Amino acid sequence: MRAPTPAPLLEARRIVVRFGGLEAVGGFDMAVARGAIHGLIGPNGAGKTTVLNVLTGFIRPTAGELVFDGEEIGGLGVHGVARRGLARTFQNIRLFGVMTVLESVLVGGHLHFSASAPALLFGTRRSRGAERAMVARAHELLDFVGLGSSFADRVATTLSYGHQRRVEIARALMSAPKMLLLDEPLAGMNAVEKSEIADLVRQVRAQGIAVLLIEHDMQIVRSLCDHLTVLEYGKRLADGLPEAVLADPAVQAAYLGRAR
Ligand SMILES: Nc1ncnc2c1ncn2[C@@H]1O[C@H](COP(=O)(O)OP(=O)(O)OP(=O)(O)O)[C@@H](O)[C@H]1O
Repeated sequence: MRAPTPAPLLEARRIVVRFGGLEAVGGFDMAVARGAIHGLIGPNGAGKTTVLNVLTGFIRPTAGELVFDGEEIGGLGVHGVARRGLARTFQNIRLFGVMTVLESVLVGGHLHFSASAPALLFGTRRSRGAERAMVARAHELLDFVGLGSSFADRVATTLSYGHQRRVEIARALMSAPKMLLLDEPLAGMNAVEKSEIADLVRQVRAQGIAVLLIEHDMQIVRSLCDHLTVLEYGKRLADGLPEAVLADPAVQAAYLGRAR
């Protein structure tokens, strides 16, 4: 007897997003397995970022269902979704100008902080302990993303682009997510930086965290992803193992011919 297939960590069903008269996503389905690196690819303007914005509560879909870890998350909004364990980075790095690297990472832990805000306000011994634990965790994550604590007191925006990307990833991990969504994390990087970030994504998976990755570099996608979903004009064009999907003539016609 075959073992039952485990339920996916994330399921998007028949997602529709309309911006005025434009249907950016038109009945999109996707399932992401636990602990997998899942690539979401497709030509420019296909709707990838819009899907990611829907999954993370930034955009409310016009229609469709979202189930994460067995729970319906559509309509929860950004904070509700983040609390359930979905964390993201953005296509354009978003770090605040005045914050140090350590402070930037700590921002990602605000979900835990806000849960005990009154205690923090009154500065109880327990809350100070919690704060120290958060700082210790932020240092651990800086090590994990390959920055090390020597970067902790530097202003985040003065770091190189590749290092800022690592800070963003550490910040996202600070919320202890079950799934990390990365919108073109390798954009603007040289080949060495790309392979370093790809290794970091593998290490994230090794921690049992699923990754949804939007990426245009097909070499990286092929070597990194366990599963691919292809979007074209807001619809799912293909879905499956990377080798099969990338060999699909429909995918090659739609995407590879136009890849950046
Ligand atoms: N807020 C918005 N208002 C109106 N139209 C939008 C909005 N956001 C995205 N779109 C449109 O929706 C479509 C899908 O865009 P989206 O950015 O999701 O594509 P993408 O696949 O991520 O593209 P890229 O690879 O270039 O980042 C495009 O036609 C885009 O112009």
